[in-house]
Amino acid sequence: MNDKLALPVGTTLDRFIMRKQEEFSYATGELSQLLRDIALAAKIVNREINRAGLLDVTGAYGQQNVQGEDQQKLDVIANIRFIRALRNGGEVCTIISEEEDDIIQTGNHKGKYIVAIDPLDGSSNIDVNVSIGTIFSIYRRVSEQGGNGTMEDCLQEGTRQVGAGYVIYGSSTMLVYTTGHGVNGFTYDPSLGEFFLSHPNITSPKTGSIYSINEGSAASFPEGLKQYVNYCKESGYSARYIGSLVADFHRNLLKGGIYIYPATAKAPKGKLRLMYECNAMAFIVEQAGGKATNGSQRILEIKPTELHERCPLYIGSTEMVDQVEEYLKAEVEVN
Ligand SMILES: O=P(O)(O)OC[C@H]1O[C@](O)(COP(=O)(O)O)[C@@H](O)[C@@H]1O
Repeated sequence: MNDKLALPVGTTLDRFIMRKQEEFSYATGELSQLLRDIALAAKIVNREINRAGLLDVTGAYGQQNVQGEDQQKLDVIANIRFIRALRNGGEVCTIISEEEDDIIQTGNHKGKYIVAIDPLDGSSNIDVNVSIGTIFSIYRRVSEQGGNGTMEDCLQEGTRQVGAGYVIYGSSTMLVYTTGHGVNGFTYDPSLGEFFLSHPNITSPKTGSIYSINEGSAASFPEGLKQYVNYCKESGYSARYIGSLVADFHRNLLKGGIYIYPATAKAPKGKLRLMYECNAMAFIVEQAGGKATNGSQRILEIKPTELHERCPLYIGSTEMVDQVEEYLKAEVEVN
């Protein structure tokens, strides 16, 4: 899925967005502006994260989100920053956020786009200086412009995404995104306040030797998955699990590997949310030549019914996802 115009490493994000837009005669610039708005909010959130220990913005916020999870102060700050940037940008009519029970109407009735966002992914790692991230999906509204976005606008299948990406706040801060024409990564230079193209046309190795799964829940893994994890161990694969989806996904995307968050006794439908975690990563991995399923069905073809619905996630190098699916299928056939 290579693009027409290969821009050199070091190209600013702004110039990259502009040049890519020129490739599409029908482009109106709104999606480009939306991507810039997300990049701006990411710079602000990056600054807050880097200074978190100095600003007393670590620790719990004292409230729970709709998932019943204790919100961290930085969860709330990131949520406010991204919603503000998307509202002020004017391109987005409605937002779905992990930190908000209901959909957020921005008042931008002319806005063509819906954004589903996990403002801060990897909450358990926020206070311990381990890589965390932001995940976003972009959809075009299906309802007429001129009013608020509807639930029908929000509950679209992942195949209808027009853009998706993540920001990883790690040893360096990167923005990785796709608009359906390949995947590109940009590294943030805080001294210049700019994102620069550092990883053009990211492609996921067809296979790898890294598996990422929280084996703490192994007792309640599906039998087929237990056997696959044993196969990984017998094959001398490396177990790598940071506990931040963005960070585990990013490593495996570049090096080859598989990330799995299955259905478990603690999370019978899996833990990760379809609308603002799984769909975005599935779009990116497929654009990079990888694969994403819930163990049997393509993530992007799952028809959402709820804003915060969860689903199991098997994502990464195609041959590894194919293989674990074989193990899961074999288990079903035996039973
Ligand atoms: O601690 P567990 O159960 O392994 O879950 C870790 C997973 O949950 C998440 O933290 C879920 O995301 P949030 O932090 O946004 O709620 C993923 O980033 C991560 O991969």
